[in-house]
Amino acid sequence: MESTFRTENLSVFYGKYEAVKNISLDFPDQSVTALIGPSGCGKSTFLRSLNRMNDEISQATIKGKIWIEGQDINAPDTDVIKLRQKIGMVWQKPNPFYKSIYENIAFGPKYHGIKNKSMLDEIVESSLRKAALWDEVKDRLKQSALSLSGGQQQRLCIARALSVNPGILLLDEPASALDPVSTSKVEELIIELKRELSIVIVTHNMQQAARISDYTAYFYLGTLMEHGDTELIFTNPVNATTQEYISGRFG
Ligand SMILES: Nc1ncnc2c1ncn2[C@@H]1O[C@H](COP(=O)(O)OP(=O)(O)OP(=O)(O)O)[C@@H](O)[C@H]1O
Repeated sequence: MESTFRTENLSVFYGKYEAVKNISLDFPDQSVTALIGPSGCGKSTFLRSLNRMNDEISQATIKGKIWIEGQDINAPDTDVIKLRQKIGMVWQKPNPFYKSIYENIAFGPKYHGIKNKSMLDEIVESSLRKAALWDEVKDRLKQSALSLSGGQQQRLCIARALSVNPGILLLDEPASALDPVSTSKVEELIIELKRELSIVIVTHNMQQAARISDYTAYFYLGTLMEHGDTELIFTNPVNATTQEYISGRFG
């Protein structure tokens, strides 16, 4: 069965330069797909195109299709704000708003029209619980989000993405700026969240990809060299360059 979220012959260009070349990939529900590959091979470009973040880059154009629930996300009538509600994104560096912990989470739901205070309270609590942060912050919701540690800020950003109930979460190296304890919290969180979501994560950390992902896609020079079950890719890759990359012999 085809996944509800997939790319079909997707290419992404910066001007004439083709950074992502003709990639067809599907992202099954309730699973984690890791995008791996050497620096500059197009992982982030590909990831950003999945919720149209490349729209912000004037020279970026795409060819091919990205489908979600039978809709072409680049169709002219797509509401990009609603699209990003369905497909949340968390970046490498935590980027909380200069607002309180509570307001960071309530911002999205308010933007989408929820005004009722008790409803907002509920969303704030459930999002922070899902992001495994509630117990650490429940007594300081009015404090600035910037008073949190880096690892807490990253889980706050994940909670913020979850507050609008996305079905898909895109993570661009979400733990690369974190210490090992915070990294393992974020990894546990990803494994927990996939019960409800489809997650796509860019990571340079091979152990992390092996630990948390169900599927792995190996990118090289803008092309998809190999894609399949993480266990198979890590134990018996078909491609010699995949083998070299995951064993640390290049990249
Ligand atoms: N805004 C941009 N304008 C022009 N070229 C870009 C832009 N962003 C990325 N590129 C180029 O596109 C190619 C792919 O970059 P991208 O950041 O997607 O790779 P990556 O695999 O995510 O790399 P890394 O692992 O280092 O983050 C690179 O050659 C890069 O220089």
